[in-house]
Amino acid sequence: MTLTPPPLSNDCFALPQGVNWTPVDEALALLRGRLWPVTGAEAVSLSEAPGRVLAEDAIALRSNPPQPNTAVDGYGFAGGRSEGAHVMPLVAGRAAAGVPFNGAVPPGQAIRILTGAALPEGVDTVILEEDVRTDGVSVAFYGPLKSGANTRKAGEDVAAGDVILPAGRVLTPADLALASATGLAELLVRKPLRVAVISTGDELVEPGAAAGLGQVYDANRPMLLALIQQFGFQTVDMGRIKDDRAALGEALDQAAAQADVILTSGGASAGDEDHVSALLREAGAMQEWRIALKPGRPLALGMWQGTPVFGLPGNPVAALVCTLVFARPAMGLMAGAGWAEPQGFEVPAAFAKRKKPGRREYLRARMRAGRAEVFKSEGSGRISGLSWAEGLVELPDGAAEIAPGDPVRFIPFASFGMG
Ligand SMILES: Nc1nc2c(c(=O)[nH]1)N[C@H]1C(S)=C(S)[C@@H](COP(=O)(O)OP(=O)(O)OC[C@H]3O[C@@H](n4cnc5c(N)ncnc54)[C@H](O)[C@@H]3O)O[C@H]1N2
Ligand code: MOO
Repeated sequence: MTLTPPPLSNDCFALPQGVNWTPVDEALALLRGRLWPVTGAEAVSLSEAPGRVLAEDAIALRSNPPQPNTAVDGYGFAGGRSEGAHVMPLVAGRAAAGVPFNGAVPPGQAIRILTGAALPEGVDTVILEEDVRTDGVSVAFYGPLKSGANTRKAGEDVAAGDVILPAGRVLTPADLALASATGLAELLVRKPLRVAVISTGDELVEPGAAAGLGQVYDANRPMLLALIQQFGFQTVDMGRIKDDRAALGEALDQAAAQADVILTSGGASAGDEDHVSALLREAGAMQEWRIALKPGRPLALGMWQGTPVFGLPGNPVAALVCTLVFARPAMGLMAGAGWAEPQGFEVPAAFAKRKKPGRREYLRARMRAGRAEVFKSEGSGRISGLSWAEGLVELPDGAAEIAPGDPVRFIPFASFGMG
């Protein structure tokens, strides 16, 4: 399989004409329809495979089990046995896992057999050793015992030629067991999606540096870089860029050369210092997505030299919500893993809230005593609330009046791929 994905189109992020506020679901459907995998493929050994995205269906080379074998330690013979006492002479020798018995077991005779051993010719049934008495010459036991008892059929788990794992699968440790058992030593996986992160703003300083009046420490970059790692992508840290169009343009050039996707934070809305949106607009491939969403209204989406840019809002809460809700499924698609729908759960609310119609809202939330609590403030700069939360409550686009005990949709952070 050769994987040379076509480039994304420059009008990737075009919005329908005349729409003022795009509902979240429409925005997601647009992204889903316009993006596709952009990463190439490489073969890796199983030890390098966990967390990688399978590039093509994996096919079993060998059946599991490869041949009929015994599931227990005991005595093997042919056919079932009726109710009552049975005595069978033992053939000399035994069958063990990896050390097969090479002869045939004649009808009416039995052989010592150990768990995992291939069934010798003339054996299709095994009696558990705990259920027999033996003097080393014969075995005695009581029936009934069904024909085939305590054995495993060849291919009862997986048959050679079966698709064991579909393309797009993010490989788990269990998948490695399956691949190995069915004869695969290497898997064709996608190259990791490379995601560049840029923080923008004159006010930002690096953690650990002295911060003067009006300055704030860069909170978004450490969060976004860690998040991208948890999503299984490769990070490209582009640092902080001042509110200077030339410097930002240069950083975007460098990011586009090194990454498949660029995440910026800050400067996404349309103010004087909102250079991300201004630059993308100048490049002619920018859309200000005014999404009917709180938090995270201004999302600047554009193409910079063929590389998609997610211009996230600067407020850390909005930056995280936009990343989880929009950037993550979009990046999953580009990484070859398909579009991930976060799994939510209907749970009773532990809070009261009245919301107007017209936009989707995400509240920082956590489950306690079976009910969803929400953070005391909805302020989009309240970073402590992100840390406090263990997920988000999603309130629908329409009006909602929520009383304690009413059902609400809780989406754990883990469902968004965040640990
Ligand atoms: N006139 C309007 N003003 C604003 C609107 C609006 O609709 N009309 N929307 C507000 C909303 S909502 C948000 S969110 C912000 C988003 O704007 P920007 O993306 O242009 O973000 P900035 O103005 O650059 O920053 C906003 C805020 O976030 C702080 N910030 C930025 N980056 C970081 C970082 N890496 N670490 C920590 N904090 C960061 C920044 O200092 C600002 O306080 O716009 C509202 N305004
Ligand atoms: O996008 Mo803003 O977060 O709603 O403050």
